[in-house]
Amino acid sequence: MADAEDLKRRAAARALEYVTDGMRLGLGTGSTAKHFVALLAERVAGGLKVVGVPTSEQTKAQALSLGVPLATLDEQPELDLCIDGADEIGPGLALIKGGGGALLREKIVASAAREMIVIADETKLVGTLGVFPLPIEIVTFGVVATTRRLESAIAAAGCAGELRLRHTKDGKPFVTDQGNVIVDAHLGQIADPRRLARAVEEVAGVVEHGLFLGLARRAVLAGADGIRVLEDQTAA
Ligand SMILES: O=C[C@H](O)[C@H](O)[C@H](O)COP(=O)(O)O
Repeated sequence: MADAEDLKRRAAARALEYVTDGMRLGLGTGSTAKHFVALLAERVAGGLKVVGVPTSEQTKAQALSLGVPLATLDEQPELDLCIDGADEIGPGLALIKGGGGALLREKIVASAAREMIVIADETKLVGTLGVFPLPIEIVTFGVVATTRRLESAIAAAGCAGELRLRHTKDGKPFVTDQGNVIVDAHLGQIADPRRLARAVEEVAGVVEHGLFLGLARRAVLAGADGIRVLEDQTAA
């Protein structure tokens, strides 16, 4: 039976079929996106001409080490395709992202792309979002006050749960590539993702959250029985 890494690699390989010569690509972050970048590098070595815009310092380092040509988003502000992983994929291809802390740059890059394809093993597909804690990126000024305001806003949006500041393994607050911190909202379920997104966005100090709504057009999911491609034509 295929292990999880093998399934992630298969989803990444299938998504590579959507990449054509000359494309400007958003390169996602995380263990699944890492497989995609590695497979893309093989194609680049074979002559494929693309330019990638990485969504994190981690992906940038990997792509550079493998010889994938890169640009900044300022150099390439319009992208053809963004390929990235997700922590949960819900109805309408609504996503929770940011388990690896890269949600802010990921959302900016995905928004700059004409199309986003999410790649994952099929365990990421859920009926209702929210078992995976929702990452919320906030500025370092006033973390306690912002977290309290977030608790109230989240409750008013019909969700309940505990908010925890994310820490690294050595006990320090996790700092994002943009110098912010992340609060993980352990909600269990998110009945109305749009309502929650609006409520979170209204809290001062919030930079971005990990709900990606209306962004992904396709999900390439790998499971023991093969690959499934889900499509949502309503995505931007
Ligand atoms: O910040 C991290 C990203 O949103 C990842 O795309 C997400 O956490 C999925 O990562 P993985 O492919 O490792 O499960």
